[in-house]
Amino acid sequence: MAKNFAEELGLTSFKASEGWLGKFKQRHHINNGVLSRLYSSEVPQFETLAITVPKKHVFHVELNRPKQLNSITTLMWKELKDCFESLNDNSECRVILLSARGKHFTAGIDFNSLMQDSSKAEEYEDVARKAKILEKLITHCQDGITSLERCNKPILAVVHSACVGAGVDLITAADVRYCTKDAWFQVKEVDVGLAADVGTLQRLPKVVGNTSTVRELCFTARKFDSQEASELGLVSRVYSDQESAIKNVLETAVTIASKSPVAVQNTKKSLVYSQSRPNEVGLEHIKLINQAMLQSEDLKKAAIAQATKSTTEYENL
Ligand SMILES: CC/C=C\C=C\CC(=O)SCCNC(=O)CCNC(=O)[C@H](O)C(C)(C)COP(=O)(O)OP(=O)(O)OC[C@H]1O[C@@H](n2cnc3c(N)ncnc32)[C@H](O)[C@@H]1OP(=O)(O)O
Repeated sequence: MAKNFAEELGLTSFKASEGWLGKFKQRHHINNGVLSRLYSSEVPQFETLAITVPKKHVFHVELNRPKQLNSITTLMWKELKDCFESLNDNSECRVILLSARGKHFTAGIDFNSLMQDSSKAEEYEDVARKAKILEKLITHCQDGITSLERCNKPILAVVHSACVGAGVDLITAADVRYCTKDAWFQVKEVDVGLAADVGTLQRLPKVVGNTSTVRELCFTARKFDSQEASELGLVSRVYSDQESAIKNVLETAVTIASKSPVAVQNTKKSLVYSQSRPNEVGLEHIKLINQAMLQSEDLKKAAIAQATKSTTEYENL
């Protein structure tokens, strides 16, 4: 079509090449034929993450350092935090799909970046001064991962191929996990001389509900495949390949996006808050939330839709 216009305008040198088309799509936020701007006033832009809006209210975050196997650098930790904070504040966004571009989901922390950052501690002689530098570094990494949990929008992760080290930390902070048949996982930290420190040891036992297998995986750093991940309950479903995984998980995302954002976001808040607290404390928390939220128009709309077997649209939150 672009070529036809160019011909009508007498622009004979214009070829509408693949390169031009790619840049045109990027400039105008077009992904798989879907115009992102149509659904979102603001799609945040990052260097290490690609954000698109494949369906109304569904934002897709992709780890985007494929040449470096999506290994996580200082910048990527920061951008993960900025991204999920920004999507938490973006009322157009109701649900997030998290996946990765390239051969692997992620090779974990980027060794070069880690070496560079931790070498800053060597400028000091004293243990307390060195420790303070490393405390800052670990907090920076933890914040990147915890931002997924702090974001009130459900995050559905789709893992393919290798998900190593920090990759496991990352996906255990997501709400729901899926993977492809070729996916494999590794709590790799002991192999690189570390006790995992950005979430796996806290979240994996709760996700899986089996401390014996979790401890074995963490002590041995043995790889486990998609079938074992599914049997453990780390992933909800295994798909043949990434394309079919994303297609199916998008349908789940669209279902979630069609529900009341008040109900969905407070459901996530309550689940996250209650996961490491006694039931009575979690019940008090949701009681306080719902004292206000039972007065929301969403409740009335949903009740009418249920009673009349019809569908309804909800205001953004
Ligand atoms: C404060 C601390 C916070 C967080 C801590 C997190 C801890 C961790 O994440 S521990 C886990 C660290 N990661 C690893 O140990 C993974 C190491 N890599 C691999 O095992 C493999 O590369 C692979 C991921 C299984 C992929 O294998 P394959 O497809 O065969 O590719 P390769 O040929 O091995 O690698 C290609 C290329 O990438 C480089 N590379 C791989 N991983 C990393 C990495 N994590 N950081 C930096 N670079 C990495 C690898 O060296 C190769 O480089 P070339 O220059 O092409 O040789």
